[in-house]
Amino acid sequence: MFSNKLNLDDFMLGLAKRNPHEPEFYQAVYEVAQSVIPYINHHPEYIDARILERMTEPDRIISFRVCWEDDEGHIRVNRGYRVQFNNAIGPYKGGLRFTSHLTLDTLKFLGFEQTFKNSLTTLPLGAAKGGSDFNPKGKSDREVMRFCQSFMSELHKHIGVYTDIPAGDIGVGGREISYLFGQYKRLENQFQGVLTGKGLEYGGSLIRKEATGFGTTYFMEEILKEHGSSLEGKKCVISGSGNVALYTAEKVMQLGGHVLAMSDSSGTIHIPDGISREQLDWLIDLKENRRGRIQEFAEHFQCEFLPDTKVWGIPCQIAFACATQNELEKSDAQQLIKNGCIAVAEGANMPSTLEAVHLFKKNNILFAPAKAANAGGVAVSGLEMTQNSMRLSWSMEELEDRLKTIMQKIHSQCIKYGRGEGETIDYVRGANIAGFKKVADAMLAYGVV
Ligand SMILES: NC(=O)C1=CN([C@@H]2O[C@H](COP(=O)(O)OP(=O)(O)OC[C@H]3O[C@@H](n4cnc5c(N)ncnc54)[C@H](OP(=O)(O)O)[C@@H]3O)[C@@H](O)[C@H]2O)C=CC1
Ligand SMILES: O=C(O)CCC(=O)C(=O)O
Repeated sequence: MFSNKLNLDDFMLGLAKRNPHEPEFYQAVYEVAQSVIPYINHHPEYIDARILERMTEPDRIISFRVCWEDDEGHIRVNRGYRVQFNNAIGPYKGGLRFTSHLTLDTLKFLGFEQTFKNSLTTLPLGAAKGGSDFNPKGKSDREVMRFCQSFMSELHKHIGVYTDIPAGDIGVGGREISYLFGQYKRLENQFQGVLTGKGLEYGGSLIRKEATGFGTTYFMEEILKEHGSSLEGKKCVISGSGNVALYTAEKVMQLGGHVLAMSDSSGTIHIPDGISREQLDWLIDLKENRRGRIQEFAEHFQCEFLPDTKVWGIPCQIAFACATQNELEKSDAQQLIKNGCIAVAEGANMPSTLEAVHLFKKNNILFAPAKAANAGGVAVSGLEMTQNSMRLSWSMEELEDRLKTIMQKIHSQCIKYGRGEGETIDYVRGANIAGFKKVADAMLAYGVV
């Protein structure tokens, strides 16, 4: 019909015009567009149906006021969001983020990334992301409860087991999911698996908490295996000390790696011989229950604490970026490469800047992009949904097996679409094209909707 080839610069210019002042969304789309446009240009059906234009426009953006009362009796006002990005291959699915200064830009980039990630899991999951500029840090449990109840009082109108199933993300862990689920149940008078990451007593799944970090590590192990190596004996650094980072550390250690450094937003701890199991348990308790700062670890175990410093300067062979977006910049990448790092995995969403990714590629660093490497979390959320529908709970072994198999399948898809000339594998291109194809084909099948 029309079939004019897509041009990356023109496409991005149009995107920037439609979405002004949204640098993170622009960055996420650019990374995908540079991989998929050459592929799309060999498939005129995608061009004619304007699939990429449609995939970069969220289905719906919901924004609402969240009013709650703090412990001093003052009224507080926050803003809540849900960006329902794409439901071509399943109900909307993705986390909620509670952090100060949360913007729609961030949520659009996360929802867009989720579209490709959820497609890669092989499960029927659409994509969404949401959250609020409410920061649970420093708030009492009762304040967090009142906020979550107010947030859900609006959100419940827009979600449902066949519509949209939120989960946790930065600032939203087991405590927040429990308050949100309790309020949904009260408002709807229905016990449904409408959130994932629930407590085990009320519909949660074993290993959901560990899934993102475990999955990221399995994915790295697959990459290393493909290149004749393994994690055994490798020196690793992991940014962050939240949900993803802690369970990345656990699995790295189980697979024989040494975790030399971890961090939070105030600085880095350096343990030259590697964190021990006892130290990791202490850190998990500090972060999950006592909600403390990582500096307390250094004080307790008498190790080095580097204030306001990232982990990337500690010499390592493998780096796991598990904290937040754009935390690994060009200068960090240069430092990693100079110190002999051979592989980088993104446990967080878009933690590396475009310049950093470019440097990794140029220097033949094995690079595992977020949408493939951290898909284990949402995959086990998908398995939680399956268990809820069946009114059954699978065992730890069964779930770990399924998670490992999913990560292996994602790896195979990356190879299928990412193999270049010779034996090189571009995992970014592979993940983007494989994730794109399934969603695009479903959209084509629906016609113009
Ligand atoms: N939870 C999940 O299942 C999944 C999460 N992700 C992604 O993984 C990343 C981490 O999420 P999660 O572990 O759940 O979140 P958490 O809130 O549990 O932990 C976040 C960690 O990152 C640190 N951090 C946050 N901002 C910064 C910053 N600007 N500089 C340095 N460190 C920072 C936090 O430190 P501090 O406490 O000091 O702020 C904390 O240690 C996010 O990108 C998220 O979207 C991806 C897939 C699934
Ligand atoms: O488990 C989920 O639904 C979402 C996990 C998530 O937010 C992510 O993959 O970034």
